[in-house]
Amino acid sequence: MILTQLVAGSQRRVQAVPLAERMALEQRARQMTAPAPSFKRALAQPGLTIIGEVKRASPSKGLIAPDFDYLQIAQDYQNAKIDAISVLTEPDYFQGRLAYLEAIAATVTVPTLRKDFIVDASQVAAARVAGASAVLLIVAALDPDQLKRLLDLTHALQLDALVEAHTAADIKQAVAAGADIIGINNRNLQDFSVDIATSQQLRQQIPATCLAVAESGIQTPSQVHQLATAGFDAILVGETLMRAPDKAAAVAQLRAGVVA
Ligand SMILES: O=P(O)(O)OC[C@@H](O)[C@@H](O)c1c[nH]c2ccccc12
Repeated sequence: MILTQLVAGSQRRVQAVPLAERMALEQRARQMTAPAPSFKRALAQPGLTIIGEVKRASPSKGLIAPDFDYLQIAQDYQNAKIDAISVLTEPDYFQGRLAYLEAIAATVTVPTLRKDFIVDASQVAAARVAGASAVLLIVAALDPDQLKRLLDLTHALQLDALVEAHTAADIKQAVAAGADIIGINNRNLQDFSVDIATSQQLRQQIPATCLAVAESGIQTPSQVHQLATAGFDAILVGETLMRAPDKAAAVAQLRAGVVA
């Protein structure tokens, strides 16, 4: 399964860095006092909020943006009044880089999310040092202990975590670990098929104390309308916005779905 490969790649990259260096990075992150802009507060604003994603390629779609001016894209998202920006940092399948996130966080004022397959404390620390406001933690990629430890570290470093679930059992595990922002990924990790109904079906499993985010495959105003009606606080949109030549028009079109 693809997730297994992605997690293995992440583990390899982590192990390639000497332990002393990883510990030093965590130390550095712990010493940072100035908080990054709040991801959670940005998502909690009234109405359905939008996270735009900066993604060059993906395992299911291949190369999405051959002409990948990531700083311009992030700036366009911000000008389009997007609420937060997700930046892929996984290098092998998504052609991401931590350096993209670092440059984007230094350029925009909206909060940023590190989108990667996080399996180790040093990856959370690196996100903090790079200026991110939040990290993605995928329930299916972690055992319950790991999830709890990484989530605790995330909060200790003054970061938020978007905890990604695919099933009702994942949501239970996320809540048990202390998650306060839960994302439901509409993309099936075994076969890459996307079904927006996944979000709608699982929405009620997320407790009212958590923010709920619908992720993947969101293209049309009518889908946005369905997700807003289902009670989501935010949506995460990648490909649709990456392929749109006019980001402001594309964001406005999605927003039109909220009230439609
Ligand atoms: O491009 P889309 O279909 O709008 O999807 C965005 C985002 O949800 C997707 O990139 C994603 C969701 N969960 C992930 C985990 C890792 C990497 C990527 C993802």
